[in-house]
Amino acid sequence: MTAPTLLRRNRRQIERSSSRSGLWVLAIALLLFFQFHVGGFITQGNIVQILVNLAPTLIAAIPAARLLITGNVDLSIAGGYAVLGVLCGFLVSGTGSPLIGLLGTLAGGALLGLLNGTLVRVLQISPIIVTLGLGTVYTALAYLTTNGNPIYDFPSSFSFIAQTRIAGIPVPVIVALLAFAIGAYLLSRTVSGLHSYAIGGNFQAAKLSGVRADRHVLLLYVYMGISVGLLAVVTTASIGSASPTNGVGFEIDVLTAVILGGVAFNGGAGRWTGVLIGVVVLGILQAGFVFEGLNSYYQLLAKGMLLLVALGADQLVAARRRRTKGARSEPGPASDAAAQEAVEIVRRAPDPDAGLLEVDGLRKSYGAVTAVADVSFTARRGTVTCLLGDNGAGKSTLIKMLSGVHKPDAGTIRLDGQELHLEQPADAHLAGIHTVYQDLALATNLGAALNLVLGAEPYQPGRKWLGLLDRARSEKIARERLSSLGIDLSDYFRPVGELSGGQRQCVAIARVNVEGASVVILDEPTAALGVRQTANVLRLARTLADTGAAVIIITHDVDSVMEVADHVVVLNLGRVLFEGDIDEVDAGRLIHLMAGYTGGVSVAQ
Ligand SMILES: Nc1ncnc2c1ncn2[C@@H]1O[C@H](COP(=O)(O)OP(=O)(O)OP(=O)(O)O)[C@@H](O)[C@H]1O
Repeated sequence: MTAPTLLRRNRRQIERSSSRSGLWVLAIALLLFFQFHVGGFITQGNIVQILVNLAPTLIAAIPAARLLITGNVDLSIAGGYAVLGVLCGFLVSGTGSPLIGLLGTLAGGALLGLLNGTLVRVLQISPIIVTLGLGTVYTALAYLTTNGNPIYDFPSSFSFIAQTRIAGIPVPVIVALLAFAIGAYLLSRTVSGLHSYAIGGNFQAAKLSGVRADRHVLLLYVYMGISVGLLAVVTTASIGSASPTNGVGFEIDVLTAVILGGVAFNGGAGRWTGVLIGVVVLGILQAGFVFEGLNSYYQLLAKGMLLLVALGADQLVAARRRRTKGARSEPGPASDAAAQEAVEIVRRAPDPDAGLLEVDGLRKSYGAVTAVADVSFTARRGTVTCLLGDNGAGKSTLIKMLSGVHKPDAGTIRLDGQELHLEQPADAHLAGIHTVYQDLALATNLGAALNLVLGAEPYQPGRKWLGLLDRARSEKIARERLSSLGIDLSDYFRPVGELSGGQRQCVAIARVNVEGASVVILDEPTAALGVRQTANVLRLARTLADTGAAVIIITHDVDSVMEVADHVVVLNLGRVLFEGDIDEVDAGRLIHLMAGYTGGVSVAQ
């Protein structure tokens, strides 16, 4: 790694850690404040008590953070806490077995999680509404099954476990720290953690990359449910009773800690270290209020205000990120792709023996609207074919048929002489047809390295069973793939949302694995790009064609067509108005053709 790269990366790491170090400073300041204001706050006994009080929040924090990172939320955790606590109470007092209580409650938690996740994904409405409704149902169930009375009569072994200490640390704290550590490991080191970030960054891009996004979110709700089951058992054993009032307002504690720790409410960002310090700050505040002898209503008020402050800070960070993204749409640093000198595009003479994509008589209607009436054209391997047309000409519908998103009503698609039956996008992928959609291509919160391996991530050698992502190999793969296309980025882990538009488009195109790509379709790749960025993207399209793919570019931009195209197809009202080689037209004629005006040009039949 070069010195400037190292410096840049270090700088960003420092920037990231400094925002967390602010919270650590706040935690120490709070400790000192309560120590000097009331006295006796920093004692071993009090610290252990703070940890015991924090145990439920610690257990719930990472699963809650992961849901937020994917752009979801679970507001049913207080209701789940109540009903699962009651379930645990019934099981332990009914059977006399703490083990049955534990296993039964965890299973109950998994079921609640499954219900939450299924309704969120199936109903496709806001997870806030779904989980708020379900949480109310769970709370009601806890009251209905107990008539509002606590359950007490547990065997002594149950409470004994909770009161046992190992090396001076109570068992509930050890359980909570273990649960947190496992969650942090899964989030930060594994492929599964990467998928959470990718889903939060761009759900569609993650899905198109092969991440099973719906299943992932469903499993995260189950993980959340099991964690709530675990904390319900821990609390019931610690308190020695199960009551439907347990956990009132608990979701506010968890969300406050997690958002305070820097997890973005809108998804895509957050780290376990931030979550940990968020939980610690909340724990110190709660204990401090008790020490100060403040009325519990003030505690409630303070917690609510803290949540508002955390949310406000989150929105400020999000707004800053948006502004930075806007500002960085300008050309990037000198060593990056968009700033590389635009190289003149050299067209090679088409190879008459190269394979062909042949589209013949394609037709597609949406109800009464015929989007593609009758389209036939050819795109030769090793060449760039530009597909032009005014708004509503049928370009998107045509590429959706070529990508397996829509099934044609009539017509055939042949590749190298073989007819293709594309029922779904996976069929097009298998046939070697890759489409780069303008807005759906990248998870902007991840770096180029992780975007390029998404869906086919390398695992650390011999550690696949642990799910460990091999970041170094991801970077190597990305570096090789991008450099084979003539792109050199200074930092492969810099979120692509921070790259310039041209760089982003280059990374999106590089997601297409050149080996095995027979047809590459680029949907408006130069829309909203500057002159030099456009030149680089076009150069990339030419490089792809030189590897032997048939490149099809959908565009409105006549200048780009004149610069890069070997072959041109103009669509108008769902029909081919013109098909021919680039030397048969000039820019003026293309503009006329796009407007549907054929004056003097040979028109395809
Ligand atoms: N899902 C749909 N349901 C109904 N009509 C549709 C649908 N998708 C497209 N159409 C109609 O089909 C026609 C062709 O649309 P299409 O999006 O394919 O054109 P386009 O050339 O890609 O346009 P643009 O450049 O504006 O994206 C339009 O009249 C459009 O309104």
